[in-house]
Amino acid sequence: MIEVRNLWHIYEGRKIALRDVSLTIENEILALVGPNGSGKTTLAKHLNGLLKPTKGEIIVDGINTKEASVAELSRIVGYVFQNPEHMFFEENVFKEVAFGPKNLGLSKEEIEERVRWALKSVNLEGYEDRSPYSLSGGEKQRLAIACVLAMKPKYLILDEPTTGLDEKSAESVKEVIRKLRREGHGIMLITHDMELVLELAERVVLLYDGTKVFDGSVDEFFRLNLRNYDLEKPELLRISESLGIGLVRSVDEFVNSLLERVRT
Ligand SMILES: Nc1ncnc2c1ncn2[C@@H]1O[C@H](COP(=O)(O)OP(=O)(O)OP(=O)(O)O)[C@@H](O)[C@H]1O
Repeated sequence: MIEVRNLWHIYEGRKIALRDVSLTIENEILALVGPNGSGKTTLAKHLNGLLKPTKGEIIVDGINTKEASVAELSRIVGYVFQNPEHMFFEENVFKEVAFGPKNLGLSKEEIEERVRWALKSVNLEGYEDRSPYSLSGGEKQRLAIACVLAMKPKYLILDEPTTGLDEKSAESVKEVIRKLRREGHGIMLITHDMELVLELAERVVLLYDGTKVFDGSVDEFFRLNLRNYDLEKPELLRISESLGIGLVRSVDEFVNSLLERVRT
């Protein structure tokens, strides 16, 4: 479990980015949402020690982030940044994924095993010799996830994992996220995309101006007046609500609910 206890973060220049935020993250898909500048990235960077609290503390599986290095913490909490292609620098996919495990000082066999396993987890088997830059948007995102997975972290932070991807690529990334969740990872999705929240999240934390203003189920979240927080409800939900159908997570669910209504 990751525990964030009464976290304050004040940047130099005195910008208060987080005000007394507390939350816990377990093995679940937690969506961290909020408008631009609300503090999402600042909060996420605390979870693997990239930032240290001005006040308060973060306990990651019993370890206080103040007392651990980023290298130690990133074995527990992997961070996949937005626009991951900026992070690639190796000539092929195999080497890209092997970079992290190599730095851990693992044996050649172990490195190879981890690379094969990580690529299999994100459905990129057979891509070992490809240049990272030759991959499609969705494949690049999955490669970035593989690079982080190769460190075998228990928790994953995914920053806008589907932004800028076409539907098919976004679906392949979502599929990987669902699979990782089934395998027992705790996942924090940082996103502006309310459709993604509707489809994937199990819980939602909403930040507004550095304050946690909501922490609860997806159902409760979408009952908030999101416009108050500069967010918009997904279209699917707006339509289903106007027809008096409750929360639906996908077009399939929507159609099934409609058919059920027609039948009864
Ligand atoms: N290095 C920094 N120095 C000073 N202020 C910063 C720094 N990084 C972020 N901030 C400020 O802290 C606040 C929170 O920023 P943060 O990046 O955490 O928000 P965010 O919710 O992730 O935004 P976005 O959705 O635009 O990525 C903003 O007002 C931002 O300008």
